Amino acid sequence: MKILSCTQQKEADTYTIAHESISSIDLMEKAATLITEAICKRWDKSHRIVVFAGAGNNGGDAVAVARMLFQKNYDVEVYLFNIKGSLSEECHTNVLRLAECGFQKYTEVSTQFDPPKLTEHDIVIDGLFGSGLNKPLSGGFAAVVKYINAAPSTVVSIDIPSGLMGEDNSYNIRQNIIQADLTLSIQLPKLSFLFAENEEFVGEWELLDIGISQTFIEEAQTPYLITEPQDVTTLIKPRSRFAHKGNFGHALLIAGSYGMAGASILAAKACLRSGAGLLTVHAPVCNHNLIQTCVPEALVQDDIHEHYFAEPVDIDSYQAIAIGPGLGQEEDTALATLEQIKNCYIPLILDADALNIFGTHRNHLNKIPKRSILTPHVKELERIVGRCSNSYERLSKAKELANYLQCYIILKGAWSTVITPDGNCFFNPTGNPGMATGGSGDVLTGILTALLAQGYTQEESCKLGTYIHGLAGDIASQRMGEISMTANDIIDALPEAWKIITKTK
Ligand SMILES: NC(=O)C1=CN([C@@H]2O[C@H](COP(=O)(O)OP(=O)(O)OC[C@H]3O[C@@H](n4cnc5c(N)ncnc54)[C@H](O)[C@@H]3O)[C@@H](O)[C@H]2O)[C@@H](O)CC1
Ligand SMILES: Nc1ncnc2c1ncn2[C@@H]1O[C@H](COP(=O)(O)OP(=O)(O)O)[C@@H](O)[C@H]1O
Ligand SMILES: [K+]
Repeated sequence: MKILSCTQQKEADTYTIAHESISSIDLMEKAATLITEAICKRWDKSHRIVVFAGAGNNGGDAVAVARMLFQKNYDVEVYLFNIKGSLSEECHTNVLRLAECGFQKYTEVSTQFDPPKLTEHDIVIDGLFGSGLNKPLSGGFAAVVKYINAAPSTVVSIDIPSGLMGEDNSYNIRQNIIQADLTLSIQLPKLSFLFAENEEFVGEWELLDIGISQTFIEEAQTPYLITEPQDVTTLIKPRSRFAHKGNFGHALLIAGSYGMAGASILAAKACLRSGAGLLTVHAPVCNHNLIQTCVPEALVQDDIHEHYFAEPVDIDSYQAIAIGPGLGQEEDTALATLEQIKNCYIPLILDADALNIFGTHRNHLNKIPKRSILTPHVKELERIVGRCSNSYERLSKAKELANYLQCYIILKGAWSTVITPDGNCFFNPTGNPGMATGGSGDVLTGILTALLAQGYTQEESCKLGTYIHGLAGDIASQRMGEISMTANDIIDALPEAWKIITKTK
């Protein structure tokens, strides 16, 4: 699913009106009908509905919703802020339509606003500003936002919480943005909905399909996409009846150190549960017996060192290599890792401590082979690119890094983002906060290694790997609950996740 900028959304409205024989006012009527339905589904007539509308089309939506709820016998009040004494054409039409149906509780605010007392039982509809917002809110509007945010009512924002920008909020004023409980977004999500620091504004969000032109959406250029099930199910390669393990690659995992055998075991198990033909784990001597016992399917190759990775290995027999989970931060390990990746000619994944090395050895970044996959969480990324003050800045810096290195970056977290060397960003919709537990990332690395070994391209592996990882996480959370689930539970759910994804193909 594409994520369009607010400018593109405006163009999409215009295109739809021009090409789909629907007028602007009817498009608004469609939006209002769906918003009204979503509200009625959640709240009955015992709730007073207090509508705050702006002078643009977001306000037009809100006034139309007020009419529809009034006609369904809801108790509705409308405050329309018409500071400049001019309304958009559609907003004006809806004000007239509201009056025509005998609606009385309408207040148009031009200078003085006497705010009504809002209660816990009230539903506030926020239709002050939508995609037309062009600067942070200030003055009277900021005061209205603060008053709504301070009220105990439930807040429903139309299209986007008023005051929030669709993409970059670096220069916004957080106190002047509506904190919605529910955002009913028109047609497509906004990029800013996917950023952690905006959760307090957006709340839960739902998309309403008002019939914006599919032709426009298909042709629109955007670097931001949300991965959908069919994007990954279509990637799955069927297994030939005559397949043998040689067809599915030999993966090499360099992982673990004294006290961190678990990382290598989790990654190894996930790799084997994701279809690799053969797996060798290269580990320090101290972990040998443990890995052999916990993952009997894997071959174990000992490092020269008792406690940590110290000597690079020959990669001739492998189709993919992952390095990093639980490696530790010994200087010898850093040197061995740099030596290992230099001139690495097979698909490579760098995770965890293999990434931390570049926080302290930044001048070696250019040793990372092109087309490698880097899987940093927020902190690991910031160790390389420097501290970021918000998610938009972090995403931008990650895009710059992916471009500079010509690598794939999976920026992990909720909505893990696959960033390609040419700057496309695929947001992964699966997964849940139960996955915020030690070892979850090692599981992802194992899955990605298996996919690369089986011959999936880097982009395919990243998209499919993050999706299946999150899906297994979702199954694990159903089975065990978000609080109790562990990384091992994600691995235990992988077979079910793979079955689901191959069945829906
Ligand atoms: N036919 C259409 O075009 C449709 C539009 N829709 C709605 O229309 C919205 C977009 O409407 P508009 O483009 O009219 O934009 P908005 O309603 O978001 O507001 C734009 C108005 O606010 C002013 N403004 C912007 N930032 C401001 C600030 N910081 N302080 C004070 N004033 C500010 C602008 O000058 C402009 O007059 C969407 O979010 C959606 O809710 C939907 O009804 C779908 C159909
Ligand atoms: N709230 C969340 N929603 C979805 N996925 C999450 C969430 N929190 C964590 N995850 C996923 O769990 C994994 C955690 O990885 P990481 O932080 O590297 O863990 P570790 O280093 O302990 O293995 C990532 O793939 C991340 O996307
Ligand atoms: K709004």
